[in-house]
Amino acid sequence: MDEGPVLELAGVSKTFDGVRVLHDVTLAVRPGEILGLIGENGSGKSTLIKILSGYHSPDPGARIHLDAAAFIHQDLALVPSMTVLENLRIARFDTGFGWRIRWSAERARVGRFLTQVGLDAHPDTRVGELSVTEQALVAVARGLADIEETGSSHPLLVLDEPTAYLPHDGVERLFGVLRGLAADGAAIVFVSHRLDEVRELCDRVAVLRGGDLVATVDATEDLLPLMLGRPVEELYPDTPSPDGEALLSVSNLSGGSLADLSFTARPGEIIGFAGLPGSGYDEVPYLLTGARPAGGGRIRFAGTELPAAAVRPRSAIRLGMALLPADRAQTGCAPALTVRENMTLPTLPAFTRFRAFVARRRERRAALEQVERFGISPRRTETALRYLSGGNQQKVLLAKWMLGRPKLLALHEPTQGVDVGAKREIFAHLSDAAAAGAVVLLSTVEHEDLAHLCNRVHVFRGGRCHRVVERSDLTPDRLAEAVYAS
Ligand SMILES: Nc1ncnc2c1ncn2[C@@H]1O[C@H](COP(=O)(O)OP(=O)(O)OP(=O)(O)O)[C@@H](O)[C@H]1O
Repeated sequence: MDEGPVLELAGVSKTFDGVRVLHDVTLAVRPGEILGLIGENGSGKSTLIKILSGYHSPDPGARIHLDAAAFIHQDLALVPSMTVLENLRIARFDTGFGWRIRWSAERARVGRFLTQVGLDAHPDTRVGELSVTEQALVAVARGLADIEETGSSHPLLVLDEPTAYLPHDGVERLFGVLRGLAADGAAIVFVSHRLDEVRELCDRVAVLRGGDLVATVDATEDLLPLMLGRPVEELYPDTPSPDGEALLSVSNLSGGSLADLSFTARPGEIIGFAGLPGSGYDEVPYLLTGARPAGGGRIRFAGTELPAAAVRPRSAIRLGMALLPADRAQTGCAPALTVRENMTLPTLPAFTRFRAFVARRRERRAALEQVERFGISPRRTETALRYLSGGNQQKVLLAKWMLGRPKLLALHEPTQGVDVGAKREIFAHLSDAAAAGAVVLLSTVEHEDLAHLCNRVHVFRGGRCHRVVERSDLTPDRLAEAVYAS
């Protein structure tokens, strides 16, 4: 058996509009190897992967040897309304005599891939009925099926932040499957901002910094300083001390998977919401700001009381509420607009003269100040948002809401896809907003972040808040225990 590298890159560079974002990357991955790919936001990880997948062409002079690869992105790109079989075999059904699809052969083939990823699901099950972990495994199975189609005996699987939406046991299950595939000879590239996971799963780690591959090291090395290229600073700010009367009172809020939630929040409080997928913890930011219709309940906010069902996104903004959704691509931003336009969208009236003309210079100055404050790269306001890396887009969206000095910030996975440096900046901004008297509501699966940032955390199960963990008891382990204990 040929044990040469499954993937070999030499001299891979990429220039966008005269700006070089990848410089002369040389890298090899052998069969059976799990390689981590890490780097700060904008360091070039996605660009490199898009070159491998053929989406971008590299600058002239690059050499790329790659047999057959499957790419599994964070959003998995599955069709939930279709069956597992259809998702795996769409457009390549085996047809027998007379172009009839040979269903039994198809089911047997799909069953083989499901077994390979340890998934005990019937090929006719709709993907939408599976858990998020099972869906991730279906995506891996589809990758294997696609590779087999090419006849390649050396599969390469590239996974780009695949664990973002997975619960803890789901991550373990996925890692078990990946280790098994590597033991059978697959090569795996694992891209993630979660360095603990990279350390746990990978053999070697390639580190990108500013488009340069600065190191390829054993996963046991100290990865963070290598990635940052500067000393590591404390990630979490001090938790602010709340003060005064309640700014927000929520009674019997329900909607989506959430039922009957009541709580109050004082100015300066950072309140966390945690739970397993479907438990309702992630409904709160959307229901409170009218992004999803509430089924019932009342909200009192900054002296205004109204039924939760009456809140609309526009009225929420007027009241001083801001929502940072997790689904940045679909709902959070306008990718074709510039950084400046995205940033000043909710506060545009503040930049208009005579209610008609936009005071461009003032608008530009405000946008540039935010670009500097949030350390957004590139430090330009006139670039279309879609050309920024994922983490930098997230910083633009937070900067946009902070421009309006909201009294309530409702956030869902605000640091998803964000590197540790940017995470630190985002946390500092949240803490500043709280110190200035805002209420910050944070729904996330990142227990470590919740434990360090919040005054208290509401833990959900089956749509209801079943426990509130107060600051004095808040540790990542206690939270995990409250979330996972049955
Ligand atoms: N199509 C494009 N046109 C212009 N610039 C681009 C384009 N795609 C990416 N860039 C720039 O290339 C650089 C690298 O971006 P890339 O998305 O590869 O970073 P990344 O390491 O994946 O970051 P993140 O962790 O935030 O996803 C960034 O400065 C980005 O703005």
